[in-house]
Formats: sequence, structure tokens, C-alpha cells
Amino acid sequence: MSNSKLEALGWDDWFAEHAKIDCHSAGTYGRVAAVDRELFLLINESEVFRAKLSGKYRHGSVSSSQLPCVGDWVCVEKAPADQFGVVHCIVGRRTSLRRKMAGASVDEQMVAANVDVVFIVQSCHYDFNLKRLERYLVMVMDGGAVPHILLTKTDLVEPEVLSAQLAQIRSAGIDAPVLTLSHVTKEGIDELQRVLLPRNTYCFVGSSGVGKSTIINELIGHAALETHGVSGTGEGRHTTVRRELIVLANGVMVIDNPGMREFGILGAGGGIEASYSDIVSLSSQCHFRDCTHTNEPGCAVLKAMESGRISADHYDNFLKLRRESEHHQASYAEKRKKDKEFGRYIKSAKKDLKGE
Ligand SMILES: Nc1nc2c(ncn2[C@@H]2O[C@H](COP(=O)(O)OP(=O)(O)OP(=O)(O)O)[C@@H](O)[C@H]2O)c(=O)[nH]1
Ligand SMILES: [Zn+2]
Repeated sequence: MSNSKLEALGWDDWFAEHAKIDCHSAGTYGRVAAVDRELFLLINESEVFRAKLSGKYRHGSVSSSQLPCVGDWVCVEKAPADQFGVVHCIVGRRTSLRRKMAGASVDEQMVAANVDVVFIVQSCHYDFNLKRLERYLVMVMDGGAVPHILLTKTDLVEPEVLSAQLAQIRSAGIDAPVLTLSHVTKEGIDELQRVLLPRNTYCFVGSSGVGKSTIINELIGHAALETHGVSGTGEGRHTTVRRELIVLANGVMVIDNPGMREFGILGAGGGIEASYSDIVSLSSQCHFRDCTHTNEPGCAVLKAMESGRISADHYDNFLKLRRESEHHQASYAEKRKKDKEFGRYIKSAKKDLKGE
């Protein structure tokens, strides 16, 4: 089997290596284009087909993040005559975009896997918010994807407003690429097109109404729509499927995302460091190695804040995110432990029943 078409979907040596380690079942590889409860819509080099989890998989996994999500590569078995394929396992994720589950639960929810670039979309008209932007940045970087910032609806604000927002982004020490665009004037759309590369997967996140769908529709239009034949199977874009990986005719892949109000920042450890690199690099000059940068003598971070080198807002955000992250991580670890214990309990109970 040639993998060249799989490569068009983003498959590469990295995944091939991980597949060798992670999958021990016979089968081929497919990428998850959509998830509809227990059913997975997969694409591979030759077809779009539906698949279910193997019984072993279903009974073995406990946390929702271990289930395949949009963008995942899975090992799947399917004979030509079978209606459904059977998914045996997930190939290791190169990047993952996660959010904390809505509500009090500390479960993490996979938004998408193996996304190369995440566009954090904010409208410069009423939606622009630096703190929220920083949260998204932390989250994206924590999952290993590259963040890009996309400010939309530039036709609705004066140029000065836009430049003030850009200045705010830069003075907060954010160095992610920033694109601006308007769907009305079409300014910035060509620049966006230039950033998008074939074989790469892009995801758009941001509050409801900032223009994510408008952008994706625009991209689909430009690429003379080719929704990987999904519509051919009657599974058009307007079904109940919530998130979908779309392969544009130019080979670019985009993941459509419903509005995300509650973007928790589970496990934002590594991400915090990348987003607050100025604070992190100052820490090396603190007197104490384990300085918390809150009240220690000889703290380089506090000193930089007093002298105005870093803004109080930026510093406060850093502390707040660190606290939240620690909290989520602690409660998540606790929950994982309980899940595991529960899993073991179920297993031993089943054995007892079977009289093993
Ligand atoms: N003035 C102006 N309006 C825009 C622009 N882009 C999108 N809109 C409008 O903003 C509204 C919301 O756009 P959507 O693309 O549906 O927003 P969304 O981010 O996909 O929202 P959800 O699907 O709820 O997450 C629509 O009425 C669009 O026509 C723009 O550049 N300028
Ligand atoms: Zn310090």
C-alpha cells in the first residue's frame, strides 16, 4: 500500500514511527474526520468510511481523552464488504488541543488532535481581550501546536483602534504571528491564504460570532470546495456532526469548531512558560532558585515590575494562570487516580464473576 496519499492527509515518518510502537493489531491507518457519538468518520488514501471502536478498546479505555477525536490517526481494520471499520487504537498524538469540560468536572476534553496551527480568532470589534488571548495561547502551546492570532472584522473599527490592539499584543510580550482581516473588505484574506500549507491541519478557535465559520466558508470557496467526499455519502456538512476535518482542494486541512465559551486551561504548565517567556527568563536572575515571584527578596520579576519593565497586568495574569493551572492539574491527577482504581476494581470484579 502506498502511503503517499496518506501523506497528503498529514501522515509522515513521525506517525509511522509511533504507529509501530503504539499499534499491535493488523490494520491500516485512517484519519478521523468527524465523530458522532460512537461512530467515527474516517478518511484514508482511498475512501471515506465509518468505523466503530473494537470491543476491546471500548472496554479498556476509561477517560474520554483516550477516545479518538477529530484529527487523530487510528489503526483500523475493514474488509471491503464490511459496513463499518473497526478501530483498534490511536496512533500517538503529535499535538493535542484540549479544554476543561464544561461545569465542575475536571475531565479534559479533546477538541482536536494533530493540529499544526491553531488560529486564535478574536474580533477587533468588541471581542478583543488580551487576557482571554493569553489563556488561549497558553492552551494552544501547552498542546504543542503553533498559535497564530487572527483579528477579524477590521472593517468595523478605526485603524487607530486596530493598531492600539496590535500594540497591546506586542507589549504583553506575545510574539505569535498576528493576522488581521475583514470579510467585508477582503483585506487580509490573501495573507491568510499564503500562510496555509498543504498537508497541514489548521483549527480555528474563539468566541461565538467572531467570524470563524465565515473564514472557513471563504477558504472552502477559494479552494473550490472539495469536502473529502463526505457529502457524497449523504453525510453533508449540515448533519449533527459538530467538528469536522475538511480537506480543501488545495490540500490544506481545516477543522471547523463550534464557539467555545468555556475554554478551560487544563494542564497549562509548559504553555505558561512559553506565553510568559519574559517572566520565565527573568526567573533565572532571582536570588532563590525556587522563587515564586510573590514576596521573595532578590526577586528579579518583582523588580522588573516595579521598574515598569513588565506590566502589572501581565504579571497578575501570570500568577492567576499559574494558580488555575496548578489547581486543575492537582484535581485532574486526583481524578485520574480514582479512575484507575475504579478500572482495576471493575476488572477484578469481572474476574471474580468468571471465576478466574
Ligand atoms: N462586519 C463584518 N462582519 C463579519 C465579518 N466576518 C464575519 N462577520 C459576521 O459576523 C457574524 C458571525 O460570523 P460567524 O462566521 O458565524 O462566526 P463564528 O465565529 O463562526 O460563530 P460560531 O459559529 O457561533 O462559533 C456573521 O453575521 C458574519 O456575517 C467581517 O469581517 N466583518
Ligand atoms: Zn522571583
